[in-house]
Amino acid sequence: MVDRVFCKCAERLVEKLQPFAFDGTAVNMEEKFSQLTLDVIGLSVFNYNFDSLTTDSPVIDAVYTALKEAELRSTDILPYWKISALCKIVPRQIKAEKAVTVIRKAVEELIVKCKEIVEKEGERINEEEYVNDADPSILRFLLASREEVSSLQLRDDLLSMLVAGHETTGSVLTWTLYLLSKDPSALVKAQQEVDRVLEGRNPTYEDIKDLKFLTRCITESLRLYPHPPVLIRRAQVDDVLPGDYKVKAGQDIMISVYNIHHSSQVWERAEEFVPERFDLESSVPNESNTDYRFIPFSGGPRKCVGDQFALLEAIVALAIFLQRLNFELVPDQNISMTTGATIHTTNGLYMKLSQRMPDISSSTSK
Ligand code: HEM
Repeated sequence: MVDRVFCKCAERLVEKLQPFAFDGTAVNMEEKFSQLTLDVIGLSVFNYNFDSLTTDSPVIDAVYTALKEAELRSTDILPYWKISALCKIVPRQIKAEKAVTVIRKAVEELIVKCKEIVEKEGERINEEEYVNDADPSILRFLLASREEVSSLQLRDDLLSMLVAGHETTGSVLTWTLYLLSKDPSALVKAQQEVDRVLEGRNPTYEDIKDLKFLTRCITESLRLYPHPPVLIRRAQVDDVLPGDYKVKAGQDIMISVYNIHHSSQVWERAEEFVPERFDLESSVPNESNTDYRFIPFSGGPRKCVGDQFALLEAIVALAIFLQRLNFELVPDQNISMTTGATIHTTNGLYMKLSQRMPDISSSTSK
């Protein structure tokens, strides 16, 4: 997955950015990272090449329309879209329904195609390590593992991964780049680490554990900009929560991850970007080893299922980006936040890019 999907898509991104690096045109990196993560999730979940960095297609348009709708619904005060009659007349809902139909059809076709191939080849998973070089997707894995699951269930599970795994990782990349652009010493440290560990080549799975500082930059970015910023739960029964908070069945509970991550009672220098706050020699921070002070992927039984995938994807993408490109924030931009399912910028994140040659002279001290 690292080589065939993460590296391949990140290389394609850098390639697409080359003309901007030559002529100095400002690039909206939020948009580019969104396209990158759509390509990654398409290939890794269904082996579908959106190629959104290069092309426009009805399926890509439909995906963006549906993702936007999911985000709007997560913040709509009145869930009027639950009334099906209204969905037939409100233009936004008509557009969203059409988009969902296009996506469902595309995914159903992919499932049928993949099922046929798996059956034709009589593929069975009988080893612990499943690797299919031609098609490393989760869909292929699930079909070859022969767990009985209906096509509809499969389709909806795969679409959940698309929704949950696309904009989140795109936003992490966006904010990490922003934070690094504002902190030249952290940027130099990250670039030096990338040069030393990778010696000018692409990252492998084994390299990831050595990209310790870069990983801490990403976790620190997840602390300052958690996606989603708020978790919501609905009590099924009357209950008493820790701290003696009584809740009634049916009551909604909002957990502000953003506030926990920004609280001065929880973190020293809470508002500052300090990647080293997470010890480089200890395990990568998660909810258990920080006593639930750091919960970007939530925790417990409904914790994100894609946390390791997302971290790997983000580390690989940033490593390749930092290795090959220099960047600086276009001055006088007002970078403000808009929150929905993720935290994104209000007006984009415009960067000026230039070519960078990795400095491999220091790699002998590895
Ligand atoms: C840095 C990127 C990501 C972040 C910050 C993130 C964060 C989260 C959070 C906080 C939740 C829990 C939501 C809740 O309980 O209300 C969640 C759930 C989920 N995530 Fe992620 N996620 C990321 C990437 C991914 C990726 C790449 C995938 C798939 C490949 C994914 C798949 C899922 C799924 C399927 C759930 C629902 C789990 C369940 O309800 O049991 N996520 N994610």
